[in-house]
Amino acid sequence: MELILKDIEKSFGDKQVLKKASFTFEKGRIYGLLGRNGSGKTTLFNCISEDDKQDSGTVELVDETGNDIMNYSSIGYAFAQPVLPEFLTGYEFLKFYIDVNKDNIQNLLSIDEYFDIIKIEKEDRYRLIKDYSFGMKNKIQMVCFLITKPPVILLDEPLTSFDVVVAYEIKQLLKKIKSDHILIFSTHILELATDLCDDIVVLNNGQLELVDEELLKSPDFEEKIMDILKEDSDVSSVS
Ligand SMILES: Nc1ncnc2c1ncn2[C@@H]1O[C@H](COP(=O)(O)OP(=O)(O)OP(=O)(O)O)[C@@H](O)[C@H]1O
Repeated sequence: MELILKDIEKSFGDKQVLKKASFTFEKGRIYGLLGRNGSGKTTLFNCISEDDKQDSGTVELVDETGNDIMNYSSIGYAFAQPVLPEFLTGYEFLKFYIDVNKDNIQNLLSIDEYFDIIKIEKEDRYRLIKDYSFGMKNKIQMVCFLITKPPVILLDEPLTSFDVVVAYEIKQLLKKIKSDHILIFSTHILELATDLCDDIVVLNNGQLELVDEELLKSPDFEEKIMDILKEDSDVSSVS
């Protein structure tokens, strides 16, 4: 399975954010998407998830036989700011989520088993989501992917709100599920990208570029990435 982006263009007014961005993401790999503030990472995710429509270019999800298998449930998108019904308890929300997606779930576990996986304590499961910490809300977003298992998972700066223990747990979880998914996450934390990802893709001047594997291993990797990102003339005045 591959997610194939071809010549994606997106502008807001006269600001051209994506300029024929093309890339092929493969199943079984975790991709770290690096780019400066305002380089267009969220815009790219919105085009992939169809939350926003690109001006031109195509997004295809193709299976092993080359058929486009993209449908409404292909993309799971975890927002940097979790969007959840705050008036429900965590337990009620998961029950609701399972209910509305029941035709699309394989190997369903019990709600408590899902809570166990994301390590939300028993007493917190029946509290209102509005009283959850930011990290707990993020965990609830993550568990939705474990339930419906969308083939493509987009994570917009996912681990920044987690404490070190939770970040470690979520990293292990992502590694465990990666063989069945295409995982792409945007981050500003270089260490996280190198630690967790199989590939690093840079969004620079509106285009996507794979960072050479040799460069990832090189001792002056950090410095070289900085050089690449500093070249982004579109955002150099932003950050
Ligand atoms: N709905 C919109 N209307 C107008 N401009 C927008 C809109 N959405 C994004 N932009 C502009 O597009 C550019 C890219 O924004 P985007 O949020 O995609 O960047 P980003 O790489 O995710 O940034 P950050 O790392 O700061 O989260 C920015 O200049 C932003 O102001």
